[in-house]
Amino acid sequence: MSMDLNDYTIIKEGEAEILMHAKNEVFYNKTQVNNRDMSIAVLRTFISKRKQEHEAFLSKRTKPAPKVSENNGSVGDVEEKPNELDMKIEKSNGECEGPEEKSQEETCSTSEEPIKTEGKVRGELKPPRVLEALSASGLRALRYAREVEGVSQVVALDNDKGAVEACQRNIKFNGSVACSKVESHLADARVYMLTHPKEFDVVDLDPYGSPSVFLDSAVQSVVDGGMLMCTATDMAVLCGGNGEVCYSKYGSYPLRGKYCHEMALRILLACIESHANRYKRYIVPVLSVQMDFYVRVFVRIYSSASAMKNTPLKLSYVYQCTGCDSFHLQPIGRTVSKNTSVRYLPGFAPVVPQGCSDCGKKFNMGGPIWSAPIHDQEWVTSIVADVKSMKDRYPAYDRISAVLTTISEELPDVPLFLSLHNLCATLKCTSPSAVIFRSAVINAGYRISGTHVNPLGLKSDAPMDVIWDIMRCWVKNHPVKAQPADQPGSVILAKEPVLQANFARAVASLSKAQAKKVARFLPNPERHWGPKLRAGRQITSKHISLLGEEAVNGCLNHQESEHEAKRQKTEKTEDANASES
Ligand SMILES: C[S@@+](CC[C@H](N)C(=O)[O-])C[C@H]1O[C@@H](n2cnc3c(N)ncnc32)[C@H](O)[C@@H]1O
Ligand SMILES: [Zn+2]
Repeated sequence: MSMDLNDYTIIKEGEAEILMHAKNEVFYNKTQVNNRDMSIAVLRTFISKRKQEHEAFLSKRTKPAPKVSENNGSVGDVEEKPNELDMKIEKSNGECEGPEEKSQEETCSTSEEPIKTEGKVRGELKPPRVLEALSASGLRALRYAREVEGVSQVVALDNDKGAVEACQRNIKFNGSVACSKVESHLADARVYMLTHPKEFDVVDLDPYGSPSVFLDSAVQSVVDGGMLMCTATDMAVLCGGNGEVCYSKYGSYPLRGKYCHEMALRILLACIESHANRYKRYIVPVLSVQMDFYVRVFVRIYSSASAMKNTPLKLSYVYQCTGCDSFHLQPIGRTVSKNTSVRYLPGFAPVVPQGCSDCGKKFNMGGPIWSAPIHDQEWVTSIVADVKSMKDRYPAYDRISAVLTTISEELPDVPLFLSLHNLCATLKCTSPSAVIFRSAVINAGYRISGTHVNPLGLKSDAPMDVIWDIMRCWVKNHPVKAQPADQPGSVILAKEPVLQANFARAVASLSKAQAKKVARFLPNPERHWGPKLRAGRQITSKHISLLGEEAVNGCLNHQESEHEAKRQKTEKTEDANASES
């Protein structure tokens, strides 16, 4: 293959370098450095956790097996930690036997090679294999191979010939480690994943827009206890711009609340769980991030027909009041325990009356969303520690450490959040400072935290009537102008508070970020920091849902002004030609 290096520029990110053709035919988005850095951090932690789990498994196997307790996994419950008991023995045909069929003592990970010693299975942990299913230039695959210790192989796929050629060129350009670990194939990722079931310890999906068409095959390609990393950039769809499109792609209705970005994460998780369930599998989220213009989730996948029964306990519909900011979760399922047996039943409904008990207006219903925890805080702590211990190996260190630290401070068992600004907008009152509001919530006996998706968002386990009582007490000291009686704010304020709010500053009222004076939300490093189109396509008004109105208008204006400049130039030339002739 002959190539003129002058046609290329070299792009370096982390330890990988890629050759970018002057015509830029293959997709590359610099802004996704945050996404790639975050994924490298999670991959490093995955490898070390997997090793610890394996060691614990080997040492426990010599002891008597503990009893497995059923966890109903309902909202507010701490997520069941799958351990070695969840891992299955691989049958000769590659299928997993469920816990009903195998004794707990015999279980082990499918990514291990089962070796029989003295009638017992001994597992040897194989180094992890990664599938980058939608790889474009291969930058991400190359970074995994070159930067993450312990990765044995990265398979990079793309269905675009130009992308695969670029990827193969880039593998060579990155030297011997890359050549020995990374392989690139021209393939439809869906077909490849379906024909490689339970083969990869990590599957990474980073599509244009929605990952929905890849999920069914991706959940089947991950080994038991392995990880699926998945990006979705179709935020307009996931955030309620086109509710019906979201329903058709993800099986959930989005709502347009301030919490819509967190809801997007929870819709994606619910969708992955639903695909996993089709194959007697279930997910355990370890980290769920909304950054820049996309959401990205990191979930482990396990097989267990019995654990799968808990899925309805981890999903809820959301009732969002159309008049005020109140929202309520409606769990899909519940359990009833009697002695040692557990019965699985549909959730009690409805959790709300026909009209909002705060303002009297109707509810919109969204979901179902994943309402169990979206992060594993123990994982988050390990990831943060790992990132901080090798700052200079993360080009996007400032950004990812800020996001991860904010995530580590989120209340893990409180889905969605309130916006103090919205509460005040409903009542048309001045806003208490976040510290004062947090204090009132804490003094009333509830918990409150920030959220990484919105600097003004507040997560709290206080019920909506307590929140409104706090605001009623605030308004008593900060009166508002009279409003028409039928306004939601007027209806709320017409009621006397049951709770007398105490606004005295509570010790824990400062967010940890404020207390440590650390920036948690960093501005974008440059203009047009956003998603990119498919390689080789021109931006038009059709791309608003992918890129956002501002970026598209900016680009169209730019295209128009370029077009206008060209037109003027042509006219001038024509005029000049005319006057010359
Ligand atoms: C957003 S880009 C991937 C970017 C890359 N992961 C990175 O970090 O730079 C999406 C890629 O998926 C490829 N693609 C789209 N549909 C595919 C399919 N069905 N099978 C394989 N590749 C596909 C496209 O050609 C494109 O190169
Ligand atoms: Zn209401």
